[in-house]
Parts: sequence; C-alpha cells; structure tokens
Amino acid sequence: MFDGLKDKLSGFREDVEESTEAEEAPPEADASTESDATDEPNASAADPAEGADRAEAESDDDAGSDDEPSTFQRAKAFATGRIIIEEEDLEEPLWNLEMALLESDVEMSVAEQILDSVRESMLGESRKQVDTTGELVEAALHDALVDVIAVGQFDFEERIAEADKPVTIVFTGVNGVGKTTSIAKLSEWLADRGYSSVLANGDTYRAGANEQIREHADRLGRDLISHDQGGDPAAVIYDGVEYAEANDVDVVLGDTAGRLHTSDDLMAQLEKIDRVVDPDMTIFVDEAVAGQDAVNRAKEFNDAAAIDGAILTKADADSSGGAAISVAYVTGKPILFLGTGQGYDDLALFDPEALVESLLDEE
Ligand SMILES: Nc1nc2c(ncn2[C@@H]2O[C@H](COP(=O)(O)OP(=O)(O)OP(=O)(O)O)[C@@H](O)[C@H]2O)c(=O)[nH]1
Repeated sequence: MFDGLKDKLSGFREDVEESTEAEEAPPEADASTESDATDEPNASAADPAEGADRAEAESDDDAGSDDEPSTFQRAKAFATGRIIIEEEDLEEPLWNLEMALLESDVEMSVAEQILDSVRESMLGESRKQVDTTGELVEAALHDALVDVIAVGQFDFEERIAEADKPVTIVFTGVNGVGKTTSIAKLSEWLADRGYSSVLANGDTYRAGANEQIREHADRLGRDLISHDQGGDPAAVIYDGVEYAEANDVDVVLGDTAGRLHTSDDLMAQLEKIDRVVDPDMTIFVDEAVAGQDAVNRAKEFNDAAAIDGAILTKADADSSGGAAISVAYVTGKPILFLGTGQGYDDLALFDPEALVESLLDEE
C-alpha cells in the first residue's frame, strides 16, 4: 500500500543528507579528516561531549596546520547541537519533493502546505539537537504529513458508542467505487465490536442494485430493507430507521445510487434523504486508486452535500497515496476507513499517525 509514495519520501531524506554532507566535507581536509567527515558525518552530533573532546584533541594535535580551524569549528557546531542545514541545502531536495508529491497525485495546495511546513521546521530559529540529518528530515516530514492527513479526525467508534441509537449512516459517491461492498464491510466491522446493523438500499435507481446488496446481506446474515426499483430512496432509509427502532438495531447503513455531483436529480434525492431521515453521518466513498479525481470529487460532494467523513476503497491497489494524503486537508473532513481488499474483513480504521509512520518506515 502506497509504496510509490514511500519511496519518494525516502528519496527526499537521501537528497537532504547528500546535499548537507557535501557541504560539510571541508575541501582542504587531508585524507583522514575527509574520511571522518564523509563516513561518519554525524558521529560527533550523536555524542556532543565526545565531539567536543575530539575537537580539542584535533585542535592540539594539528596545532598550526591549515585545516585546524574548520575541523574545530565543525566539531564545535556538532557539540552544541547546531544542525548545519542552510536554505540552499534544501532548495533542490524540496523541489524534488514537490515534484514527487505531485506525481503521487497529492493535491497542489496539500503539497505546498507540506513543503512549507518541512521548510519551516528545518530552517527554523530553534533547531533541535538531533542525532542525524536523516532524523531531522524524518521529524519534519512526520509532522508535516500528520498535520495535513489528520485534519478533522474524530474517533469513529467513540462517535457510534456515544450516539443515540439507532445511528443512521448514509453512503454516497460515484458509481462502482465500492460503496455497497464498504457498507457490507462496515456492518461486519460493527458486528465485531458488538453493534447490530441493518442495511437499507436507497439505490432504487440502478437495475440489479437490490440483488447486489441482498447477496451481501444474506452472506452476512443481516436484515435488508429495500423497495422496488424506481421507489423513493428517502422512504427506504426512513423504513430502515423505523425497523431499527422497532427491533433494537444499533446502526442503519443506507446505500444510495452512485451519482455525479453534477446530477441535479440525484443530488436533490440526497437533500431529500437529509430532510426526511436527518442522518447522523453522511460518508463519501471513493477509490484511493482514483488519486486526484477522488480528491476533486470529495471536495465537490462535500460542497454539495456536506459529508462527515470518507472511506477510501482499493487502498490495497494504490501505490501513489495521493488521495489518502489529500482528502482531509481539501475537504476539512476526515478519512474514516481504508478499504484494503475484497474480503469483508478488509476494512481498516484510518489512523493518520500509523499511516505516516508506515510511510516513513525505512524497512
Ligand atoms: N481490491 C479491492 N477491491 C474492492 C475494495 N472495495 C470494493 N472493491 C471491489 O470494487 C468493486 C465495486 O464495488 P461495489 O461495492 O459493487 O461498488 P459500488 O460503488 O457499490 O457500485 P455501484 O453500486 O455500482 O455504485 C467490487 O468488485 C468490489 O469487490 C477494496 O478495498 N479493495
């Protein structure tokens, strides 16, 4: 999952390391000093006291030699924890990072935000003492990514636990992105946590929609509320809520027809569902593999129908990760789950911190 993006982030770390190491190696150094500077550029930083001792020793040993001041100054800089990263060291790596993010389908404003915050934390006044340049880069990237990915994040399970029952959740998005499958998966996810659910098929538009969702309901042993094709979707979901109230069911999962935000009729249907049922949550479903298209649709659906969160399906088949990075920042609404396969258990609660850690993991 997201392997392409992972490689590109790792490329940024290497770029910065390369450009700072090149700068740190003193051009006039003799062979042994050169090897200190290039093979173990940060050995002194890992242990400032040792760095200072070495500096003093070198200063005594080499008294009078030409390279003495630069070796001493560098060791002293390490000893005081100063990280020698200048604006020019970052220029090219940041440019490469921007290109890499855009190639990975990260939305432009999101890429810019990530760049700004990486630049700010790496060139800021109060530079922290860190062991290596790689760690400085990793910390900067970590914070920049979490900041954009975790926008609006809330604890979905807690929301379900605390809400009055039944909790009504309506799913929306374009055709064929995995809405119905995600509903079935979420029903299973809820069952694993002790919550009962009923499915309501508000997709009265598409021929075959009832059969498709019934297959899932039968396989999972869930009840399904459906009307004939052409019926009123709001009425189906309303019936789902009544059924849940009468039968002590915790959650109503309402499917809707796949639609484009530009389809006035279908968008009017969503508004009617909102009016008639007043759902607790509207979840936008799209494919991670759709990249920028998914990000744009998330924004357009949110503008048109105020979503509460998103599920990104087919993350298992997505190498770029751009949609996963961008959706929350662009909509202000969190990604709640990732679909990670075709099985009913292939639904993972979205955890920004864990995602960023896996993206930056060197393994
Ligand atoms: N690999 C993978 N496939 C998925 C995932 N989620 C859904 N799919 C597959 O995507 C296809 C479409 O899923 P559906 O649930 O039928 O899509 P839908 O959005 O309900 O489609 P409509 O009802 O036509 O709007 C199916 O073959 C699913 O098995 C996922 O997370 N990973």
